[in-house]
Amino acid sequence: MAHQNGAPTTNGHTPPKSTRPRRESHPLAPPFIVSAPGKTIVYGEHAVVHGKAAIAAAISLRSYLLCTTLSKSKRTVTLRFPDIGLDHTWHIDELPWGAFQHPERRMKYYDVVTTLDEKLVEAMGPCIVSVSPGVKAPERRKIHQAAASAFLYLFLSLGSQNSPPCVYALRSAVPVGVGLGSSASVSVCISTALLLQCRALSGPHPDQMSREAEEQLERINRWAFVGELLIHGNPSGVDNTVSTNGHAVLFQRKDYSKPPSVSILRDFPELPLLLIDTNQAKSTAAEVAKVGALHKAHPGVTGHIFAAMDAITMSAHEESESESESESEESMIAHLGELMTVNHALLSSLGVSHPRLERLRYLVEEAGVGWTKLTGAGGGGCAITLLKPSSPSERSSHSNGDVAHGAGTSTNSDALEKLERRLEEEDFAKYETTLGGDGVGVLYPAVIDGEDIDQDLFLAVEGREGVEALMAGKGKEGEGWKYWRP
Ligand SMILES: Nc1ncnc2c1ncn2[C@@H]1O[C@H](COP(=O)(O)OP(=O)(O)OP(=O)(O)O)[C@@H](O)[C@H]1O
Ligand SMILES: C[C@@](O)(CCO)CC(=O)[O-]
Repeated sequence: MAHQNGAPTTNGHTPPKSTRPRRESHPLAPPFIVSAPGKTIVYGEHAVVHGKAAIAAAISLRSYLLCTTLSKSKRTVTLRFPDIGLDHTWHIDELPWGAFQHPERRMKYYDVVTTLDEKLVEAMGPCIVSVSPGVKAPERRKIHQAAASAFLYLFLSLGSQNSPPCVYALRSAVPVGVGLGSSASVSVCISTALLLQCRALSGPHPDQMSREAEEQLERINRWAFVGELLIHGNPSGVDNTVSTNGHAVLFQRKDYSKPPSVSILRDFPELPLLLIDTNQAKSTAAEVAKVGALHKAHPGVTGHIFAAMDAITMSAHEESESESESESEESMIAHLGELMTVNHALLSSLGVSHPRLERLRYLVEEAGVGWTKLTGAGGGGCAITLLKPSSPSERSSHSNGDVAHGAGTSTNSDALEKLERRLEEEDFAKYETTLGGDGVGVLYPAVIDGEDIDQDLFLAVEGREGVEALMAGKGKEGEGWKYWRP
């Protein structure tokens, strides 16, 4: 990898002592791809914004960012984000470098940035207002501008006027804005790509020391949080943390000026989950703001609700870590399921449920197949259903009946099939995914099964399934992809 042996350096700053001296980069780096997973919050959304603990797990649906460096003479940087219909080019020399490079504001790649500099946001305003002038619908414009802002703030913070002209093309298998962390996976991809391009990361390579791999992930995660600040307004950081690290995480940020406390849960049980989309659009920023306003108006009441959610997360954590021989998998799942039911009720009391989510809960309840809660910001979006293990007799009569992934028990498959038909009739969508897995990954150069993945090929494949199929390749699954694995 071209950057791998080079030293991190950016913005003309002297790197800290621990970094190595800079070497000349390859004149025209080959195209490369960065990918990062979406997530599901299993317990504790919203409470986590207010300093309580949450558990989130990566899902197998991922975003992919193809970076194609252009020759120096081009002087442009382009975003091609077809999932949201965004295609925009800025001229590098017309970007507000003066503001971002001002000695009082200039950021270094190793800085811990926990808030946005309003002056810098203002300085890039004209470059954002000019994005998608033809798009009239304000909601669509917001989506475009959020993604463009996240990119541009990081590009201007980490790069310089000498940054390589480049086309950044993004395709994602994570549905946009349904609570599955699409913004976090995009922010992690952008952060990683820009840090790689300014040579502020080492690796990933298979024999990398654990501590060093951890440091790279930490750096990526910090800048991904900045991207989330631009998209969300007031993120806790749990989404970008699980997208960066993969697996599952127990996350808590008590003090926003300090790094959060994060435990990576590598052995989090592979729960048999259904992931259902209400097909009801929502905005994370709006739902978070709504809970914030309720908390301001009734701090005593909401404080107790957040504390109860914290207790739920910690009880689930203890249960999932328990090594008790006497406890069966059935009773562990029942314990975790009951906690989901209570967690949902508390979220509903904060005003972030939606009639479609309640309808879904009713249908699952009626089918008697499991426990359901909203996941992510709520107000629509997705819910997770933890499936009840079937009785031993049901299991033997439906030995091939597993619908969900993970633990080896299967729910009554007739009831499940009936439920799935009903959900389809009522316009709910189901996503096939598994929990856990790797965090951010890099394919450098962008070659799969001996074939160069150029922009035309990358942008031409159809839909989320097409992207996943292209990225997995035909050969050994995931061949060529490298991950930081502490
Ligand atoms: N495939 C994509 N291409 C470009 N931008 C995207 C893509 N997916 C998400 N985004 C950006 O992220 C925003 C969606 O973020 P939002 O937080 O509302 O939803 P989410 O991350 O899916 O849900 P949650 O935060 O509840 O998990 C979009 O408005 C867009 O700016
Ligand atoms: C609603 C929320 O808790 C989760 C969104 O996925 C917001 C956040 O933690 O940033």
